[in-house]
Amino acid sequence: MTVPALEADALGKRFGRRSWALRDCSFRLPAGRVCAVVGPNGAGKSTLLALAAGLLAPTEGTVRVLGAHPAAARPRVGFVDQDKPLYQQLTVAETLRMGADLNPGHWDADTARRVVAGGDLDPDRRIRALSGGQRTRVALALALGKRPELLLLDEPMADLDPLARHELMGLLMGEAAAHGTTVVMSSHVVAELEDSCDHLLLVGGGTIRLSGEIDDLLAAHTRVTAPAAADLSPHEVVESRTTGRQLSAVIRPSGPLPDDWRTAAPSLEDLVLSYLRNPAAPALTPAPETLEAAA
Ligand SMILES: Nc1ncnc2c1ncn2[C@@H]1O[C@H](COP(=O)(O)OP(=O)(O)OP(=O)(O)O)[C@@H](O)[C@H]1O
Repeated sequence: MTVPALEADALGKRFGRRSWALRDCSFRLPAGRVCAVVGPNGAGKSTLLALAAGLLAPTEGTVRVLGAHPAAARPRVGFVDQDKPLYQQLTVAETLRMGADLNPGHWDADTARRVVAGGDLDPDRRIRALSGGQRTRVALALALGKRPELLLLDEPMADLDPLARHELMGLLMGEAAAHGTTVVMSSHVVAELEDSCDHLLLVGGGTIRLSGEIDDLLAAHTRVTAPAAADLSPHEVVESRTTGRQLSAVIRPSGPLPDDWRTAAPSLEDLVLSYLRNPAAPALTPAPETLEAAA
């Protein structure tokens, strides 16, 4: 069994005395995956990424990164924070030179230059004079230039225009595939993640509500249309709505479904939205014994 890129065990983070941002999070992300982290505002996504990056310490439980403590793994990890902190007084070229100085022996100048060049950025422009989207480009160039084994990206595409999102997502996925990089990326634009991600963590109410390979999660759920009086009780119900004489639901079937029910496979966006609309829907995460067996 190869070492997972990221593993959390009963991980929790509390800010102040009572406010738990995350609690009892357990999951395992195999190396080489591209993982989407989704969830509503305030769900705990940024907290989870900051714990993995070693910028926050857990209040309880553990998080291991590339088999090591997050602080020890930091040289092998690239992190793009939601705020994209950069040195405002440096120019774009000076920032990339700093990247090269900080990562001797494993700085990929060509990739960093390509990320920046895609935005037609003047290398002599100071960071403080860049737009939000241009700063994102420089932050991504620094993170990718480091050639990390694990790339943690907190809403990396949020302030990019649609063309730039498309271009940078393509470049990111190409780099990840070429080097076997594990990518963990939070986003609110689920439709955009469908083609690029193969693993999902859905965070809600400070805990993990869905975790696993996207294909497995989709296969475990069915959208059904049935007569309004249909009995859903044998199944796990994520959401159900009745309009007139018809019922539409997303369920996790626990056995064969009646012949008069129409069924369809949900899309990733459909699945995520159904969980977001229904915070009380039962979670689907690997059982602790499954995680232990895989260790
Ligand atoms: N430094 C902090 N001090 C106190 N509370 C915090 C701090 N950082 C985060 N929180 C709280 O922890 C919870 C989770 O916040 P977090 O930023 O991780 O959510 P998020 O899922 O990334 O949200 P968004 O989608 O809005 O970016 C929120 O209730 C937030 O108010």
